[in-house]
Amino acid sequence: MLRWLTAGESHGPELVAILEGLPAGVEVTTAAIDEALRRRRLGYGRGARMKFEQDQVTIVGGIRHGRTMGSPVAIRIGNTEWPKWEKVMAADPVDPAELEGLARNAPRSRPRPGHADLAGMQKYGFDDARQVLDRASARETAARVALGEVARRFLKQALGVDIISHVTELGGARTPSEDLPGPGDLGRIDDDPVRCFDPEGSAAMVAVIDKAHKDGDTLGGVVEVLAYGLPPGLGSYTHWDRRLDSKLAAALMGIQAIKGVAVGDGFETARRPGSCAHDEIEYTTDEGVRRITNRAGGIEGGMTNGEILRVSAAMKPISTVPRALATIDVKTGEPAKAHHERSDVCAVPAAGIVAEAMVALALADAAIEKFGGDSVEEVARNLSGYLSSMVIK
Ligand SMILES: Cc1cc2nc3c(=O)[nH]c(=O)nc-3n(C[C@H](O)[C@H](O)[C@H](O)COP(=O)(O)O)c2cc1C
Ligand SMILES: C=C(O[C@@H]1CC(C(=O)O)=C[C@@H](OP(=O)(O)O)[C@H]1O)C(=O)O
Repeated sequence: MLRWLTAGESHGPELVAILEGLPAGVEVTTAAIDEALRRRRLGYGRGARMKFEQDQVTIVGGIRHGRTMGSPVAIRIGNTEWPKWEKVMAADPVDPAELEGLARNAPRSRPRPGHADLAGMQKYGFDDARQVLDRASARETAARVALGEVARRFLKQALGVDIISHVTELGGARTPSEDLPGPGDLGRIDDDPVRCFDPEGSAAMVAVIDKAHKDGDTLGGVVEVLAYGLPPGLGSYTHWDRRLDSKLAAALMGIQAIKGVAVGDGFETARRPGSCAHDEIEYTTDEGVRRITNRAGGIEGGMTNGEILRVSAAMKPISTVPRALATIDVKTGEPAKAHHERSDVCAVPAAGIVAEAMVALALADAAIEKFGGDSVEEVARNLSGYLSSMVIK
């Protein structure tokens, strides 16, 4: 079993991430995690904070001389903005005189519709949304991307799996093309301002972001994650919580602002007759057993079926809308405009990187469950034994 945990606030000193249960021998360095975090900061439409804040990575456990040791991997990601927040977010009590007049410390009493502010204040009994938003914030996704990079490397080194993502829809603008990008296209996708594989779709997406920015509005969209090279048989139909589709859906829905997950063609499949909804099976001497189409997105019966894994996540528009939405001031109960200082217009391209990380963690867990093994070599050996002993292949 692979377990992962994150801690830390958006404006705290650092985020902390732990990954437990990973085999020994996965090659991973601070530079590799830095690069993964750099990718998460990409994307046209992100706010000012992405420009001035840096992620400071320190690996504090589980890796020696560039290889995992089988012990828990622990990673710290320092917030370079911490000096500005040292008093406001201090763990220990602060003399009230030192907080006096600090604008950052002013209680946030005008909760933003769509953010965690109001429900969080009600649930935990806070009168200041700062206590909620600092943890609800998607700053936390930096910690998941760091762990996801370790999981991704395990999948590549032990199973030869590649995971990529791309933006298929943004603010209603869609990619006109049905072509799937392959692992070799990731550099090109990352170089695109909105991480769209199709230049025409990308131009339309950039235009809707520009318009939303001008209108004081925000946008959502859809990202697709693809995993290449998975063997059949990860996950199981035998019980609901062993199904891989259920685990992938939970992993993706657990990302801030994700409101829908589709496996393969998802809701579109529900609109088709059965004769056009499934993937017919054939045998070729070159490839063995295969599906003629991949509408199921590589999962049948909660198990991988050997085709490309294809899952999508739909992100709602950012809730900190510059043209602020109606709310109340919880101090008085009077109508007010929701709090707004700065925010992303759109973070769909970044959400794709987070989605890759969550898919990598869920798949690494499923692979460890299926193949066991305490080292990368042992997992690879177990995989090879499984593949060579399969009766139908
Ligand atoms: C990468 C990323 C960046 C985000 N940036 C912002 C932001 O700048 N402002 C904002 O209000 N919400 C942002 N969000 C969304 C909020 O974190 C999210 O809406 C909030 O935590 C409430 O959770 P919910 O939308 O799942 O209900 C972002 C989400 C992601 C995944
Ligand atoms: C800091 C990150 O994203 C933040 C996610 C976020 C939110 O409400 O989710 C709100 C914004 O923070 P702030 O309100 O301080 O400007 C984003 O910048 C990050 O992704 O590293």
